[in-house]
Amino acid sequence: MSHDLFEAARDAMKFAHAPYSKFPVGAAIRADDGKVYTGANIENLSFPQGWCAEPTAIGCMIMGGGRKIVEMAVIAEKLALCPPCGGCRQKISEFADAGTKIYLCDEVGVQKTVTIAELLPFSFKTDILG
Ligand SMILES: O=c1ccn([C@H]2C[C@H](O)[C@@H](CO)O2)c(=O)[nH]1
Ligand SMILES: [Zn+2]
Repeated sequence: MSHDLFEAARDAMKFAHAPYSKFPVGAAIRADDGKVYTGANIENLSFPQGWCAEPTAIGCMIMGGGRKIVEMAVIAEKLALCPPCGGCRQKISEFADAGTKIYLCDEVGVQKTVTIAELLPFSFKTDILG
């Protein structure tokens, strides 16, 4: 992965609205149109109504004209890595191929690389509907 995706995720994290968890997260997608789309988590006082950084980035990608995730970086401000949660894995899967790489980052850089198939094996895919 080129450094720019890590930096884009780290920059996006600054836009997080996470006053409740105090766990800012940033995500960056390189899409099939060659552009980089970013997102941060956006929480809400009505706790279930907030959402993760990954769907913010996916929404930006779709509205910007991208259709497929080529690669993706995710970073959390705290020291721990932030593997996408279950719901995010399903959302990413909709726009990814099995081998699409997800880079789990910390403040220093990429610490672990996984594919979406590793994160979400035996998944419910769009082609199931025929
Ligand atoms: O994959 C994940 C998991 C969690 N969060 C956010 C949701 C919430 O705002 C905060 C703490 O769970 O982290 C993400 O953005 N992405
Ligand atoms: Zn999530």
